Amino acid sequence: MSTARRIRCWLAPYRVRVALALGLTVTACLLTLAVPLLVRELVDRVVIGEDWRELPLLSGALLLVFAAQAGLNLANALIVGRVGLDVVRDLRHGIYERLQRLGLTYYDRTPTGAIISRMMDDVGAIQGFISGQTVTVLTDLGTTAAIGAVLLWQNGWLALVALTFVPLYLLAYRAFLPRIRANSTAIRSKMDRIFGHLKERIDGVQVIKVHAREQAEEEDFATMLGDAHGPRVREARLGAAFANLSGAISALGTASVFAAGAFEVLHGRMTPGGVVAASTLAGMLFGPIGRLADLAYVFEQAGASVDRLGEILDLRPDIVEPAEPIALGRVSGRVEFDRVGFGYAPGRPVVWDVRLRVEPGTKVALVGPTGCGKSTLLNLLMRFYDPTWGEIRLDGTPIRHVATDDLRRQIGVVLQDPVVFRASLAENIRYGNPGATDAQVEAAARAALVHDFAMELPEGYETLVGEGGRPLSQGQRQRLAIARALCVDPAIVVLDEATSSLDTASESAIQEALANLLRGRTAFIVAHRLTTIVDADLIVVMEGGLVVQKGTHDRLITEPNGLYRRLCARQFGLPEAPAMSGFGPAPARIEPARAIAGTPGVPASTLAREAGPLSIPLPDPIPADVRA
Ligand SMILES: Nc1ncnc2c1ncn2[C@@H]1O[C@H](COP(=O)(O)OP(=O)(O)OP(=O)(O)O)[C@@H](O)[C@H]1O
Repeated sequence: MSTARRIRCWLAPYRVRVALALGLTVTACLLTLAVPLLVRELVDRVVIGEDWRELPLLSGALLLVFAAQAGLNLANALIVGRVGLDVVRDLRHGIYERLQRLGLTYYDRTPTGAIISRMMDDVGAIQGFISGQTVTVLTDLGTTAAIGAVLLWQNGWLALVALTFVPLYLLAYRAFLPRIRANSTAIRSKMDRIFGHLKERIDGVQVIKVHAREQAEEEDFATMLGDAHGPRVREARLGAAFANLSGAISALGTASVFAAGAFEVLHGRMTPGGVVAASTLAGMLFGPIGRLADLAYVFEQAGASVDRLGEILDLRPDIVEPAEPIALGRVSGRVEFDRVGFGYAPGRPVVWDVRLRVEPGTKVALVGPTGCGKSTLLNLLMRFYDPTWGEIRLDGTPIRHVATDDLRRQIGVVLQDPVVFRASLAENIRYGNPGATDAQVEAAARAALVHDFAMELPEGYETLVGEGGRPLSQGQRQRLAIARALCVDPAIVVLDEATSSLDTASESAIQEALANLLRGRTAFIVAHRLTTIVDADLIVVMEGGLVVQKGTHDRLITEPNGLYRRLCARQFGLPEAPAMSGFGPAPARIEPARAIAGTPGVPASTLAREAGPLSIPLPDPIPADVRA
């Protein structure tokens, strides 16, 4: 879509106000036309004809015209300024709405800085253009035509002299505008980098301080600013050169009309007043044309922003909502992966032919080396992406046929890095279920072991948490995320490394909260620490995007050639014996895993003594929930 067409679409809801502003400006323009006529009368009758009686009337009329123009311009500025603000609000809203609807694929490939810079910087540029210029463009075009007509009516020869300068403007446009647009686009993409860098560095401020990199960061940022400064300076130069060139053309045009008029007076074909009027008209003609030149400059600058915003607004979500969605109601939680394959990039699958049937209430653990596709499988279940082939069904219904809102309402998610929004604790808990009553929030909080620490906060559940609010520990944040999931009361729970960044003390509380969340629900658990999943009903072992083993811990641990057994051995701190890596039986090496699995209450120190150094800290004594 062209830039002008896009701006027309954005202005469409405000067409009445834009028309009113246009009307006011046209009236102001018509009044402007009266000025040279009044000046002509003043010169010819009062100055040359020395008829001073006409002076009060003519100068009063001039004053009235100027006052009316000022009033009209003020009203116009108020209307157009408001329209500009309204369009900006609509745009930001439209972009945010689009961002909410877009799938993860968009976020995978778009740097955060590019999104923030569009939302703030580009929208701001458009506001400047719409508030200051849009109506002016249209009225200036009208004014130019009207003044040209009056000039032609007054004196065809002088009109011709004036109009010969118009092609010069066109040449200047052609020379400058593409460079202005290219420069503006370059500035915007540099701003993307600056915004992205800023966000990343603010998020990572702790890492910067830990490594004492403040000075280096300052220098990096200065380099980036310098990088964006060059195009900005070039832009200012281009703008100044363009404005001055068009100003020079205007001055030359007005002077030429005046010279041609003087020539006419000398030959007795015009009165001096007529020349003054014609020169004033010529000046008024070149005024709007010159402004149009300036506008073209601003238009090209804003045009780069319009195009960049258009890129987002034109995007369609890659997850297509079904035309006639099947309503799920409350599901029991039976999940089937039927020959599912998927790749983030075409032709590069990361999960292959996954077949899995999970009965309601089953706890399924996904384990395997890093990058084997565990999280991807969960992303597919939540329909963040659609499988390239195969089908996922929930209670027998293919999830492609279910509205994504409906599907995701069935799933509670707890991730490794819990997100806490800047809001009260209660609002954070009811985020996924805004209609939850206070009693439901408290019940979820109690089950997630949030209630006790909520009671210690100054305003209990109403305490502001998140950015700028009450800081929460990692364990508290994690329990808050569990409470949020509980408040939705989902049929299915997804835990992706939910306990991996916690110390053992926090972990036991989290494990208790998680046990409450998992009770009676189908659960998919990704965990690198195998101690946390040994009691799963089904352990799915993946490697290279394939499911290579399935079964309970007890069964898998006895499979001599199994990857699971090797993972256990490696994780519990044992050197891998040749027999292990060669898939041979190595029961002695598995001993610690067996001990963990089968000996609840054994102090970790004893285990460590027997098994050698453990790579993972174990709770001491070992809690019951690591029993097989
Ligand atoms: N958004 C993405 N875009 C492109 N490739 C991705 C994306 N997410 C993951 N991948 C790639 O897909 C493969 C599987 O990743 P996935 O996160 O599913 O593995 P994982 O088993 O969960 O790993 P980990 O245990 O380290 O979290 C990896 O090669 C990874 O680099």
